[in-house]
Amino acid sequence: MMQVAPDADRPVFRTRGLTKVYGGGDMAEVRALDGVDLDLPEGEMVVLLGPSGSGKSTLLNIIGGLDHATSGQAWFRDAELTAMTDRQLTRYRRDHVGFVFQFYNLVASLTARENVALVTDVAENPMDPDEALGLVGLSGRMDHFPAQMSGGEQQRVAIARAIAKRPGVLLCDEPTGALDSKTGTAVLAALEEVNNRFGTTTLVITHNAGIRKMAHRVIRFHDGRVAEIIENETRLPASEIVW
Ligand SMILES: Nc1ncnc2c1ncn2[C@@H]1O[C@H](COP(=O)(O)OP(=O)(O)OP(=O)(O)O)[C@@H](O)[C@H]1O
Repeated sequence: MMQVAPDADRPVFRTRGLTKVYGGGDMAEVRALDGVDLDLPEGEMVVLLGPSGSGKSTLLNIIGGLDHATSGQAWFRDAELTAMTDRQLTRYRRDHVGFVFQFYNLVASLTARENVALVTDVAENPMDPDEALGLVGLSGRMDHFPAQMSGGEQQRVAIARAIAKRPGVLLCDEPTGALDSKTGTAVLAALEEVNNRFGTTTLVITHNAGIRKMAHRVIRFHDGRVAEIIENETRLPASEIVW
């Protein structure tokens, strides 16, 4: 299988002084992000670690076009996200971003295939839902309803749905947060497969520190700042990750 190598010279995301402040006035001010400078190369698997409240989700939401910064700048490739209107951000999300959250948000009355088709029906150059489900190892579950699947299988349907529109980036907030190590491994294998096959830049927020071993790059947050960045010289395959 051909793998797409990360391209260190072309950041997919770049932030400068990115800051998000909540509250103020009568409320206590929270600096959820406090001047974050980051360059994330195209094609990498990136793991974001850090204590609860350190700003991981806030960063993901801003670079995913779900939230606005208070100050500073963020770019997706050449496009400045922090200069976009809500309408432009909606379009950016639709065209370029796949999201995976801790809870799968599948439609209970639709089969796995139909859940994925909800997205492929409106995307510009989508995969066939069967292909997307095959990539996450669910060829045998396409006609199952969410209630007939395990948590790990439901999360893999959510990943198939996120990747079926062939997004440039896949942003995952605690994708294994509700899963045990065994079912979580299959979810990680699905993310690894997508990253290897398509070179889709993949950001994974997690509290499971073992997951760091499958990353190209590990970013540790503390108090709204980047505390540490580690580039892994060797990576473990998803099948060997345990927590
Ligand atoms: N809508 C909001 N209003 C006020 N404060 C908020 C809001 N969203 C987040 N915060 C605060 O911003 C800080 C950063 O939150 P964030 O969710 O980014 O952290 P996190 O690292 O993702 O945490 P966790 O690991 O618990 O998900 C926290 O102190 C949080 O309480």
